[in-house]
Amino acid sequence: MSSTGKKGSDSKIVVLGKAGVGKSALVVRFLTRRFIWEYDPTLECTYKHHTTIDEESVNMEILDTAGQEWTIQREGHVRWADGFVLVYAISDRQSFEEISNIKQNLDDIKKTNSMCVLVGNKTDLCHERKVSYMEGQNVATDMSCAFYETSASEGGEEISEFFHELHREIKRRKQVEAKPRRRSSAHQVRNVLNKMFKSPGNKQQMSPTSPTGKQQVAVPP
Ligand SMILES: Nc1nc2c(ncn2[C@@H]2O[C@H](COP(=O)(O)OP(=O)(O)OP(=O)(O)O)[C@@H](O)[C@H]2O)c(=O)[nH]1
Repeated sequence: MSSTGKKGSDSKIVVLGKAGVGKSALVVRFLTRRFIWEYDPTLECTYKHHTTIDEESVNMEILDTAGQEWTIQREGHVRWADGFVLVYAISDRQSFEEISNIKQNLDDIKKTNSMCVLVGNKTDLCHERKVSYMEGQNVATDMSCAFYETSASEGGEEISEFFHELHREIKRRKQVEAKPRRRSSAHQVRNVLNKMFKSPGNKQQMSPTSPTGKQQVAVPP
């Protein structure tokens, strides 16, 4: 455990989006606060990052994918992940249009509404903008996820914010899933009826009988 705070939950994050939208640039900016103009486009890399979020010591694993091809290996990555950063470039309309397909693939593989943040990168190229802020916001609303615009090259605070926010969402969902599930209503009804029939005072009143004298209350299995 780190001296910076109590141990929090860990998270595994995959960064997805069309080739060239700036996935590697965003990850490297988040991890090192630096911007490097060129990365090996075929390189797929997992980074282990230790940080503090909300005064908790946290381990993040971040997988920076290369391009967007769906392979068996990619499906494995999706199953491995707790949450996803979906990236498009505001200067590349096609990269934005591909986001819904990516999200659909994730939900199909995860068999649930997968935890995501949507990120429109390259806001420094505003003179080449092909996707408005509102369009990004609307798609994020449809996907029930948070939305950010940013520039990996300029490096605003929002880059840390969306990684941290995704971590918080992952943590919230893990907490909900860890809670014991409520018993079914049939189970609850059976318990109530059992208690009533075991109580000597209630037995005569609450236990309907058939003409043959046999108890007829159907207690759910
Ligand atoms: N102007 C500008 N260029 C950016 C920004 N982010 C990334 N780039 C450039 O976009 C190109 C692609 O960046 P990458 O980070 O390699 O993109 P990627 O999505 O990881 O690409 P693949 O690995 O091929 O999937 C590089 O030339 C980057 O320098 C940004 O915020 N603004």
